[in-house]
Amino acid sequence: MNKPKVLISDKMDENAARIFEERGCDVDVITGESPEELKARIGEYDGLAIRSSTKVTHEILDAATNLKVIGRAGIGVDNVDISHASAKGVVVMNTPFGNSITTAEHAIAMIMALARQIPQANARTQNGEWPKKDFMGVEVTGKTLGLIGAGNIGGIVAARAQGLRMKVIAYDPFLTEERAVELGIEKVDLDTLLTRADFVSLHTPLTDETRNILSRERIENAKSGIRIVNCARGGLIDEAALRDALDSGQVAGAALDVFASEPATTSPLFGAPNFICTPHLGASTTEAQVNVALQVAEQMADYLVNGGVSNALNMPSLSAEEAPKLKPYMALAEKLGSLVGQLAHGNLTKISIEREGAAAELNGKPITGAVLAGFMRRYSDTVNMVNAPFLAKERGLEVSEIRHQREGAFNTLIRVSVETEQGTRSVAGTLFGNHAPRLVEIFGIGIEADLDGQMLYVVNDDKPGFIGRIGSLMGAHDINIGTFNLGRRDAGGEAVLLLSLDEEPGAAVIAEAEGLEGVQMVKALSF
Ligand SMILES: NC(=O)c1ccc[n+]([C@@H]2O[C@H](COP(=O)([O-])OP(=O)(O)OC[C@H]3O[C@@H](n4cnc5c(N)ncnc54)[C@H](O)[C@@H]3O)[C@@H](O)[C@H]2O)c1
Ligand SMILES: O=C(O)[C@H](O)COP(=O)(O)O
Repeated sequence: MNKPKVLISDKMDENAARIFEERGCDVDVITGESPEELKARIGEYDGLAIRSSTKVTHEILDAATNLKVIGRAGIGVDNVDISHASAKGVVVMNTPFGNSITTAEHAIAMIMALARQIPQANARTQNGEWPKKDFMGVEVTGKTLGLIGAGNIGGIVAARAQGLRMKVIAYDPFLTEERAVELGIEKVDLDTLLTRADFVSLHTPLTDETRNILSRERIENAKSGIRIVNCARGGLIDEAALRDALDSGQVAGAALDVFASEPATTSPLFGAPNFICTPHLGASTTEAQVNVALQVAEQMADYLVNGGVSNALNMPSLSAEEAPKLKPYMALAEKLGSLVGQLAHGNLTKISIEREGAAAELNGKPITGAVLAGFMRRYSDTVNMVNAPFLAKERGLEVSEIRHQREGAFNTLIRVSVETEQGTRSVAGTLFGNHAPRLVEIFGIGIEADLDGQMLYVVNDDKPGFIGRIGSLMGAHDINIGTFNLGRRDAGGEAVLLLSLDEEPGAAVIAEAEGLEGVQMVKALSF
């Protein structure tokens, strides 16, 4: 088997390349390329490891014909078109905690630098001015810090600020009262926060709700002399309005690590005496970069080599320990989904996935994903476990998952049912020896078959002589039969036949089979 190939396209700690190699991937480190260069190259790779510089756009994803996973060595993924990645079946993962402490420390450093104007004083002192009388700072002790966003980084900033004896309040619609109590912070609405805070620090992602959250109006109505820190994302603040407020003194100082447009080589804020900034350095410490590089490489290699999924934003988690155990179940689930998708007619709007026995004890999400991947192949041949749930949703397919505690005739079983115009149609399968997927029921008829390669499904009257007739037909067309599996509803009633064939039966063979005495239907299947 070829080794998975990974491209590291942003500057990353060298541990990332080492881990990829140790875990069985080939890795290229090519940073600083233009979007055109990346587009020309990306088709070769199974994995793409990035930070915030590489923009993984719709166009790049369309060119990424082999790509299976994008790993963000860091937190923010606003530089990745996640919805298109999902549609293309590419997993997007990040490292949600590796640089949180570092970034929180940067926010605290910004607060202190603002309070004492350290960068400005430093620049003028080194300029030989000794400007002692020009710098009068403020203490942070006893001041109120307002956090906009109190997740991982906001929570760490809160604890550090409390150590500096600041009072911390927060606006975060998703912050529970319990978590606020745990953090020792007061939960308030945004207007209250802006009228009470002496310092504001932003720690939200950039979303439709948070874009411009510090708008001109909010900045104008905030407490006079407020100081603003943004180490989260550019785009959270109206930069032109902030400049006006810095000039008027409404805002006493602002410290930005991130800008609406990066790299920010120009900005309306540049040159304001009470403005300081850093070039998106929030995560730039040795410790954080080692953390995120190691973590992203481990996660991506786990996925590419073993199928383990962690910290994915568009797929349920599957630990590296679970992955080998789930692998045969996912193979079974995909085959059952594919079988039902190939056999059921019409517009199908409901699918249910039942697990019983040992299968009921497993992580069900990957199994559902695999059933949907198999099933959705009736609509698209580029479907996989990542995009199948999205495509299913897009088509309005209602998916239900049922776990049965009971154990039936098989110690582990997955059943997939769809609602058709003719009623519910279901197929079920088990694992033989805990690893070999085997079909055990088709539309209510017990049968035992491997679902593999080219197959022929025949529904016929259970009458003597039929097996000979179908065997002769295949022989006449020089098609070798690999396996021959039979089942029937009851003696003399409806019977099913599943043949595995060494080659695909063409339309003429199917038509002839349909013409055989006693045949109700014939369908070529492929797995
Ligand atoms: N400057 C840097 O180098 C750097 C480094 C790391 C992270 N970041 C950025 O920092 C931000 C926060 O990271 P995190 O790890 O704390 O993320 P997180 O997901 O743990 O926390 C984000 C918080 O924002 C809250 N939130 C969401 N929508 C909100 C809204 N409309 N109003 C108020 N709060 C809202 C969420 O409830 C959550 O608690 C991210 O944007 C991340 O990309 C920047
Ligand atoms: O979201 C993040 O993790 C930070 O913005 C860090 O970005 P960087 O990896 O480009 O420094």
